[in-house]
Amino acid sequence: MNDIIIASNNKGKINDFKAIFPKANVIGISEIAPDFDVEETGMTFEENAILKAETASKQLNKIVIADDSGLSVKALNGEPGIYSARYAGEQKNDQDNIDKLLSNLQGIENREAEFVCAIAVSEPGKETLTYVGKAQGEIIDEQRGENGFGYDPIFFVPSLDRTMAELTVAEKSAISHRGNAIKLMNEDVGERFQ
Ligand SMILES: O=c1[nH]c(=O)c2ncn([C@@H]3O[C@H](COP(=O)(O)OP(=O)(O)OP(=O)(O)O)[C@@H](O)[C@H]3O)c2[nH]1
Ligand SMILES: [Mg+2]
Repeated sequence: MNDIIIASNNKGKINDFKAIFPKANVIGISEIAPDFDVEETGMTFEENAILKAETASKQLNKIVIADDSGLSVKALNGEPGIYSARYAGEQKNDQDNIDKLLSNLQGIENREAEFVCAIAVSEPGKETLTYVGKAQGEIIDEQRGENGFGYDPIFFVPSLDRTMAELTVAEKSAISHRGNAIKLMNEDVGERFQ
């Protein structure tokens, strides 16, 4: 089985990638480089994905995929955006982030939101490539479902009449920002991972 190294310390993302690449051996970077940590100083999802992918690829001298992603809420001018993981503060968790978002949306009718995922592929001696995928939805006040991570329990997908957290990981990957970004990557350079 081919190995695919993902430069992410987020177990929820690694779980998504396992469903996206069911025939590959998906390896989260913490398994091979436990100290891997990159400061996300970029101003866009793409810049941060490139930072993570290039740092990991240089360190390991291997081809690596990184993912920088987040939730963009229309009525909040795109917040939390690139700050999604640390919306409620550096030491906060998914529940704190959900609580802060719902509090900021109190009394606001427009609940349109999108998840955005930038994938960067870095390979020694080659130019780094990026792909962006999106998924549209609505933020609901009630948390529904046990699957997924992050904001999934409050991200309602109208076409499926369920939240992201009510989807199986395979169902989520078929329609998610992460799944859509990887579809673009596969169309372009999928053979590099065969
Ligand atoms: O409900 C969600 N379903 C998703 O599918 C999803 N994808 C991203 N997010 C949110 O955006 C942050 C990413 O920030 P991020 O790209 O910096 O990743 P991270 O810091 O968690 O791990 P790493 O990959 O940087 O190591 C995450 O923590 C989440 O809050 C998601 N929430
Ligand atoms: Mg991060």
